[in-house]
Amino acid sequence: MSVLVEGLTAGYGRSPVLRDLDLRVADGELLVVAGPSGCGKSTLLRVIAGLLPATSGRVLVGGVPVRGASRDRAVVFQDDGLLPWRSALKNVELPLALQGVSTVERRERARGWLDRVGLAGFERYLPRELSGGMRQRVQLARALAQGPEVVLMDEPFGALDARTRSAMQGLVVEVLRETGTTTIFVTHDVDEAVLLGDRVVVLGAGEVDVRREAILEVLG
Ligand SMILES: Nc1ncnc2c1ncn2[C@@H]1O[C@H](COP(=O)(O)OP(=O)(O)OP(=O)(O)O)[C@@H](O)[C@H]1O
Repeated sequence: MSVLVEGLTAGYGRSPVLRDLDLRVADGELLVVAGPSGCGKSTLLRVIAGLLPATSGRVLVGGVPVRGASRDRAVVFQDDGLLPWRSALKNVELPLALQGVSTVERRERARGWLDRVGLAGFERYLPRELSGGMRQRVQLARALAQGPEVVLMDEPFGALDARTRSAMQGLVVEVLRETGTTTIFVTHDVDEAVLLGDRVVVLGAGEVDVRREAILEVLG
């Protein structure tokens, strides 16, 4: 599904964080949003997720205005947000249960996604028994198991070591491309932005095509 942001102004108090922002993400595209700390990257994701209302302007997902959170948009945050008392499998199953998917089907889907992210055999582990990278993989499996049209990722690998991070980046590109999911990925890591993005938008500095070397100038 495409994501269209039109004249978006949003923030928390009287002075907006985002002002009159326009952005278009094509169906199946992986757009990276970069920019310095505090420029509003997370705020943008929250509005698209439907967790924060726009002050003015609008966001259309698949042509339909966003009015709140919805299962067609899954969010993956840096802090993993898993429920500590539920096993990996039960964490992945939870949104499916909330959707009313039958026990048998949701178990099968959750197992399939855990397998897909390389966690076969860890279904019964609790989050605290898993490494940071593994917890992020559970979170990714949970997001994708819902079959979202759009995945919103907010510095999901920020807390991981370089090797785990690089493995996760490979996994994300592979899985998201394969499923044709539209993805908006927030990072302030230049390498990550160039590696992952079909396009990179630098908030506050306009849009840059990653195939042009200009990206490094703008971000550096
Ligand atoms: N819940 C909140 N209440 C009030 N102000 C907030 C809230 N969340 C963020 N802000 C403010 O909004 C501005 C943008 O924050 P946001 O988290 O969107 O930036 P960011 O680009 O994602 O930064 P970072 O790269 O550091 O995560 C900041 O000045 C921040 O202090």
